[in-house]
Amino acid sequence: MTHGTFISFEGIDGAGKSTHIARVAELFRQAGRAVVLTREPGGTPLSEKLRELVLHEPMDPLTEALLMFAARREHLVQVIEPALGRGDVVLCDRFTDATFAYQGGGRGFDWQVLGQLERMVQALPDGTLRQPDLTVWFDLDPLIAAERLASARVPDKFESQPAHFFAAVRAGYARRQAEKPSRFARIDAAQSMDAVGAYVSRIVSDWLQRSAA
Ligand SMILES: Nc1ncnc2c1ncn2[C@@H]1O[C@H](COP(=O)(O)OP(=O)(O)OP(=O)(O)O)[C@@H](O)[C@H]1O
Ligand SMILES: Cc1cn([C@H]2C[C@H](O)[C@@H](COP(=O)(O)O)O2)c(=O)[nH]c1=O
Repeated sequence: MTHGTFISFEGIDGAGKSTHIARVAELFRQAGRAVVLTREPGGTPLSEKLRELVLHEPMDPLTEALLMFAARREHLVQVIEPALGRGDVVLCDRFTDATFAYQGGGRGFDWQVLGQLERMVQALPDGTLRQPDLTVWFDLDPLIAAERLASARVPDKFESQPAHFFAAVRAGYARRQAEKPSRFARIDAAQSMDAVGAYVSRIVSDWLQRSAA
């Protein structure tokens, strides 16, 4: 079976992921690859409805974690797996690392239980686990992220959280990177847009060269 390329982009709100994903898409298109640009929670009509709920309704932390994984399951089955099967490049604005960082780190939800849900939702028929081939982590001080977001848009439920919540989310990402170092590429997202953009392009190009070798 053909296997495409699956890249996720992670970081606290306002770290700059969305700004740079389009540029990565262009890199792949120039290399002749078909690109699917998508996001979590979301990416299918049902998952987008779940996104509206989790981003705007107050709820119990377990309910929140389950809805993230429910939206993910639908997204995997309807969009991600078919695209990878065609050999496409899937660029996903957040994936499961966000659940570990936000629900695990930020909300304090049990890390092991999240691992069980991950194994249930992302299991492939051959018994392995679907994970991104590469995860680009935009790492940023929450105070800088808050300054950027203040002038950008009306905050949702997560974006309205205080700095200490995002410090815990950031620590969640660091823990996840420590658990899966070969999958992660960390970017210092406090740099200028041009510097971050150049670094993202270099990471992706280097990774492509290594994976083709
Ligand atoms: N390196 C940078 N320096 C200064 N401002 C930046 C930088 N990168 C992005 N921004 C600005 O910060 C704001 C947030 O960026 P962006 O929406 O890309 O973040 P994000 O990580 O996708 O956030 P979210 O996850 O909340 O959607 C935007 O107004 C964007 O123009
Ligand atoms: C996948 C995922 C997301 N979240 C949070 C993180 C963000 O605050 C929002 C998504 O908004 P964005 O502008 O598209 O980044 O949802 C989460 O808490 N858990 C998750 O698994």
